Amino acid sequence: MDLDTLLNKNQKEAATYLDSHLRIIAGAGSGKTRVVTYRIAHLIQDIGIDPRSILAITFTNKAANEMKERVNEIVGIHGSGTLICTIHSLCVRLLRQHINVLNYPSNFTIMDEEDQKALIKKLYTQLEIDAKVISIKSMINTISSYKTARVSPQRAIELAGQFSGELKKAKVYEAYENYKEDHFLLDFDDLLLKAVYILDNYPDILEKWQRKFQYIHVDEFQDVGEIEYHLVQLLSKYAIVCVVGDPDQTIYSFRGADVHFILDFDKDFKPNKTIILDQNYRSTGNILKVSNNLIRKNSQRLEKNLYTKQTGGEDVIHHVAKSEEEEANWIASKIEDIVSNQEGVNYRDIAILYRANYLSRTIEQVLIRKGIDYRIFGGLKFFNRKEVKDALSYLRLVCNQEDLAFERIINTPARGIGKKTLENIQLVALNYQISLYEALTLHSEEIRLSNKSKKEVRGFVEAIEKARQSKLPLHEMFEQLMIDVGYIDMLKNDLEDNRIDNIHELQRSIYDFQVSHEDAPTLENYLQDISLYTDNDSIDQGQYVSLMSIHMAKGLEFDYVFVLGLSEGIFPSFRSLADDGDEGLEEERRLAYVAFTRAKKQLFLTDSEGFSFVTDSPKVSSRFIDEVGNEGIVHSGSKPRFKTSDYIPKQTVSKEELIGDNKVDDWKVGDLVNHDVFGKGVVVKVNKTILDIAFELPVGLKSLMANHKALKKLTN
Ligand SMILES: Nc1ncnc2c1ncn2[C@@H]1O[C@H](COP(=O)(O)OP(=O)(O)OP(=O)(O)O)[C@@H](O)[C@H]1O
Ligand SMILES: [Mg+2]
Repeated sequence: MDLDTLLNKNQKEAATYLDSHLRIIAGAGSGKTRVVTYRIAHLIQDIGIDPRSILAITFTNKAANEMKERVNEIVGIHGSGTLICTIHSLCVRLLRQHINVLNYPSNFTIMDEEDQKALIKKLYTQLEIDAKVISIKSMINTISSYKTARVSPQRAIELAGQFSGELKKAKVYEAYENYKEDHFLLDFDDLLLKAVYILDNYPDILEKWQRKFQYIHVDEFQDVGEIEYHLVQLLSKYAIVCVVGDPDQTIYSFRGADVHFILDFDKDFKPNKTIILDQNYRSTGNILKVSNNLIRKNSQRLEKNLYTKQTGGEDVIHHVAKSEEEEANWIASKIEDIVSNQEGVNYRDIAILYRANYLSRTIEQVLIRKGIDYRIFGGLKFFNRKEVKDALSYLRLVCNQEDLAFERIINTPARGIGKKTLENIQLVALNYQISLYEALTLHSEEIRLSNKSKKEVRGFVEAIEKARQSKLPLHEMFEQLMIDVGYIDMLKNDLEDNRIDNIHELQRSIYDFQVSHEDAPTLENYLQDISLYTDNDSIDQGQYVSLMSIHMAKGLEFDYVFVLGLSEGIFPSFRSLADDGDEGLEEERRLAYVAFTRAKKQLFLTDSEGFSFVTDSPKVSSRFIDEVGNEGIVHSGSKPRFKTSDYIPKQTVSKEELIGDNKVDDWKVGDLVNHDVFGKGVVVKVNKTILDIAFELPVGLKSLMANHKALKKLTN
């Protein structure tokens, strides 16, 4: 292996420097991951280190597999003992060997989030807690924060004192931990915590694991949290540690990642050396110029500038379309152009990235229409998402008496209609040769239901009938229906999952349909139109465009990258803008930097005019577009519009029906409010057009647009 031809001078130094701990700080695409890969190969091939004593920790399984393959390519079979994995898989490995010291069997079961939800539901029934009062999702988060802060259930109960809400949560936490222990279950947090606990408390085991590793590497070190950091410290007694990262790419602060661990690495790991890489090998000069200009706007950062020898290259293109539909159309035709005009390029070299998952809907529809195969990484295709399927089933039921739709939603949200009752309804339907819905409405006396269930079913039928007779525009009928059948209430329990965003996005799709089918915007036509997308199971030809959220794209690279939805309030997200201080905004800017620097040959940034259902205001281009300046970028389509600093969302737009009559300057701290989704609350802060409102638990504190129609003031 001739490192001189494979790496530049600094990279080679980083790959071969073995005299002390090492920190590599470098910008995107400068070869950090490549250096770690060659460093491992060098250790095995040139130095003769036992591969089994080399550990490399990556952020995702995908990254681990890629690194493993690469090492094996270089050093062949000799590399096979190297441990290249995520931190969670490392902990699983440790626990399978040693968890017996905690009286767990080595074949313990790992719980995923669905298992956690199911367990908490079960405990709620036992402890008589209503999921509407403390949402399941917020309970999971509470438990996780207790655990990462190492607060035991007993301590949590003490801390809760007389606060009944807190006490209930602490009790669920206690029951949750007990249940897991009794059934030998571990959640994701336990994997890290129990592994660290064992190492902290069993010196023999610690010594054994410390002796295991001579060389430890951690990629994406800017995103480690406290426990991960401690684990690396514990394991490194006899090892040389090499960490690599880019502080400008910290994008997991919201989950406890802390950039100070890489910045202060030199204090804990002594002696040490820092190597800075500043040559970017991934991207063209223009992509880099735009990315550097953007990240420079962050105030809290180490100044470092990347350069590339690939000067120029294609301009970065920023395109403003007339509507989201046109934005997606523009992207799809660009993709077709690229694939047909550029020799050797195919769909796999192209990625479409977005800030939030709901944003994939429009582009997915266009890709399906054009017959361009795509895959979504780290998520489901829009029309396969549970809440979208549920909502469409409700609409199908409103449209006609479809049995499949009925079966899907009759007990979602729960109305006490279990398998037995459903069979009962099916029998009645069969008997009279009618649909399930008719059986329930026309022959309810033949169906055994509890009194509570009867009431729920009555509400359900009324909501469906109301929707059938509704004279409202379709998207409003839909909105009302989702509220009336209790679906929105049910999602309230999962606020952090952003599932409500997908419902809003579906509403948007109905709205768009009406605009483009003014002649016959009927529900029937909409459902027919949409069936093209819902039945889409394309045959896998191995050639597909990759779609994913920016968080998923960390560490990856593609020849052509599209970043869509660059509108103020979407990206940066309006939640981050409502934050005090600039921390939220700076993290969004780092996220944009991660997105832009995934591109090798050309970068396309898009946004559109029109009205945003998310911010409830006319859309303007993201400030990030403004911030990148004019070098290396050209604008196409409509002229970009930027928000001035005292911009107030205008209410006089064509879609007035979406905006309430609240005046934005009419609010003061202490105002009582009612919100259609969050319920009652009190204004605790007024920040121009944004209100911080404390809602009753479990909703808690939210930042909202003052003029949103869902918000009503209760006092003057
Ligand atoms: N010296 C080099 N010669 C040729 N190609 C290189 C060299 N250094 C890096 N590259 C290539 O540049 C691209 C970016 O490298 P790599 O993914 O290792 O960067 P990174 O710093 O880990 O980026 P990120 O911050 O996005 O994780 C890869 O395709 C890599 O193979
Ligand atoms: Mg990398």
